[in-house]
Amino acid sequence: MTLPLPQSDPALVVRSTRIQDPGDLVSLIPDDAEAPVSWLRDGDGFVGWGTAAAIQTHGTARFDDAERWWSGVVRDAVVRSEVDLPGAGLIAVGSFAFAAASPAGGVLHVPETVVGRHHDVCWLTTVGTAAHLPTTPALAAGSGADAPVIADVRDGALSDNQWTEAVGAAVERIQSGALDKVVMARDVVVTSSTDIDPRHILRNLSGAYPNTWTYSVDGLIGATPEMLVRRQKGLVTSRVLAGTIRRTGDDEHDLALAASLARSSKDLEEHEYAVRSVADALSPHCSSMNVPESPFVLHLPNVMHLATDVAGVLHEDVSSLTLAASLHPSAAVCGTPTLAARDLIAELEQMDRGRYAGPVGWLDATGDGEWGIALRCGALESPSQIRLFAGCGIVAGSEPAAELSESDAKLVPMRQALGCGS
Ligand SMILES: C=C(O[C@H]1C=CC=C(C(=O)O)[C@@H]1O)C(=O)O
Repeated sequence: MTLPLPQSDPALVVRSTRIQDPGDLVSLIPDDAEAPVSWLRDGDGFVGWGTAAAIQTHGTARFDDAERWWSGVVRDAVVRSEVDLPGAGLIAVGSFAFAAASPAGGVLHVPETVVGRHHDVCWLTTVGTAAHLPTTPALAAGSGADAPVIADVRDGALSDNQWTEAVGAAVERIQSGALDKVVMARDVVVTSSTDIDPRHILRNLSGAYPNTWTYSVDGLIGATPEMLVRRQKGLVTSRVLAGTIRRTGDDEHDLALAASLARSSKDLEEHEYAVRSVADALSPHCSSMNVPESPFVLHLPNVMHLATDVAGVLHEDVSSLTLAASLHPSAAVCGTPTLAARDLIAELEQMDRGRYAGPVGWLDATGDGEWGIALRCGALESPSQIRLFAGCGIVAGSEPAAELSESDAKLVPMRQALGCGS
């Protein structure tokens, strides 16, 4: 049975206008901004704040319910946009829990104000209702966000030793033939004696990791190098990552490491499962696809990854959010086979991943949008406490101690952004 679309009462009135380049976007988020959001890469993207409309969803229906709500919002909205660029006009920003059972569920959020940039074109979007027409805010660089004063950094669900043992148990399970790959994650809790200002983290992440997507949605803040799915005018692309090596800071040595990563059978195996899971999930929606035969090495300041850019031509009108839902969870964050890996994660990790490793991103009124995988991130649990997450793909040849060190390397962006070590 198809239920009628929910009323998006009252209908939204949306206006996007071209503006002069306002400079650094993160600085524009006001000091007292309610619900700040961001999606930035190499200076492009957008920031936003205020809530024009929002929905919280739960359980296995978390994607479908959000999609249905969004269809209603789009159907009723009155949109006037002088800018036809990704992120302009009516958009919703969202993030979704890794596991259906997580209380974190999903959220889609339409900011009241969005300031965006695409190459050299900048715009301002304001969203209101017929009763409260959008007003044009004065855009000004704020007073700047203070760094948190870190008081404590402690293990989350498992200590380093316990997590290493859990990885060992996962390797045994894989060697017994129960599954091929599982991604094991851990958490670290950082407490500050002052409030943690998301703008401080965003500024540090976007400055230090320009070729990642720096995001902030509903208290989930991070910089992901992995694009689960981008849909733009009938084309879909996905950047699949799996297989990692820590950088040393010595360029010559790092180049040698990159070459060894590209030849490592353990990492290539880990990568192949992830590419296959994405290609298999995308192919029913595409009339043609390009899946490169071998990965390239993506260089980030902290680590290098095996990476494959998958592309396809859509043959049906499915939104970027529906595509993200059908790709989730890819073997870059879950494993192969998916169900066996998901059960092993629930058994061994002993934590709720929340929205870590779930889709995070945005979509517009046409369904185009970008959904990354929420990696290299933290979830604000209170104004002064944030839980960081990192995980590693485990295959038969994985060594638990090396995986612990790899997970430490993946925590570096957030730890450095918070000012609590490397
Ligand atoms: C699960 C994470 O990374 C994934 C993405 C890239 C490389 C990965 C790896 O080599 O294990 C992971 O699959 C994480 O950063 O928490």
